[in-house]
Amino acid sequence: MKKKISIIGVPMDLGQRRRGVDMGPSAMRYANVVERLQALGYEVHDLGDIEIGRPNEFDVIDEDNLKDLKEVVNANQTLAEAVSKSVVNGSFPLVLGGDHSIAIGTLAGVAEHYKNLGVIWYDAHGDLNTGETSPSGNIHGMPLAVSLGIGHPYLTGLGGYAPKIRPENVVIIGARSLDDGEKELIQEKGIKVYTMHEIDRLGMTRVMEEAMEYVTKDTDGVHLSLDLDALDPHDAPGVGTPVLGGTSYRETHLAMEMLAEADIVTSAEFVEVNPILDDKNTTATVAVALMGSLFGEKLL
Ligand SMILES: NC(=[NH2+])NCCC[C@H](N)C(=O)O
Ligand SMILES: [Mn+2]
Ligand SMILES: [Mn+2]
Repeated sequence: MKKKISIIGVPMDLGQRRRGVDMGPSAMRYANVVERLQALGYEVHDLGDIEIGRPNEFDVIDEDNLKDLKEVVNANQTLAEAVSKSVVNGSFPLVLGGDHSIAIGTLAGVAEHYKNLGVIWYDAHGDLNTGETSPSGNIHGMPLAVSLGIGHPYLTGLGGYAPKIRPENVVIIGARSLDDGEKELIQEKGIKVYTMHEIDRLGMTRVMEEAMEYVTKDTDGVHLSLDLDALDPHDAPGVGTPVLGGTSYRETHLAMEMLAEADIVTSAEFVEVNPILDDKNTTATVAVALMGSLFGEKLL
């Protein structure tokens, strides 16, 4: 991994309905993300937060079952530019969310420079909905579909090109809540998924070995999109859409350590940290500890 890291905060909460996730980036800063990574020898640049426009109450907000579409598109456009710039500067983009709709902008910025990007989507959910299939209209349930070029053209066309990634380069890890339309898309595109069943059966070591081999085959970089709700809510309670039966703190650390050892990750985002729903900033603290492991922290 590179020695320079650019931290980009995205206080986005319009991709879902539970307020508070906009405070995720400050919660992770409060949990000493900058200091933790500096201690590992990195040159860390905290670029501050992306500005999020607030929706106008007179706007139609529910057009095509896409809540706050305009604001989500605009913020992601700004984010894509910031991410792209940090790649150009030779810096590792580390994006702090914010709800998962920000993956649209992160991937738009990263994929400009990686023509065949591998993606590890570590999440309880598939985030493979579109306006047509979404039960909620919440864009945070759509970013993986959007990045594959599926969805509203305002979203898929962000950055002026689509798709950003190919289905054969994506692996989902930790899934345990998928909507019908998402299941169909997984079948249709042949997307590789390690559900909690496979994690229980094979163990995290084998899952990560297989997943890492999968996303590095013919790819030129690997993006890690880590939704804190992949973890069991007992270990990471501060998330907007918790689902019981998730990966443990220890399994997730192991996954991060294996990624660090393999040295394959070229960009990352940690999303859905919601301090309002949290228990004494536990979830932000867990997120920062996981970043420590991802960037090479070891006990001995
Ligand atoms: N990034 C997330 N936490 N996504 C949760 C999505 C939940 C549900 N599948 C939806 O589309 O609304
Ligand atoms: Mn999720
Ligand atoms: Mn997600």
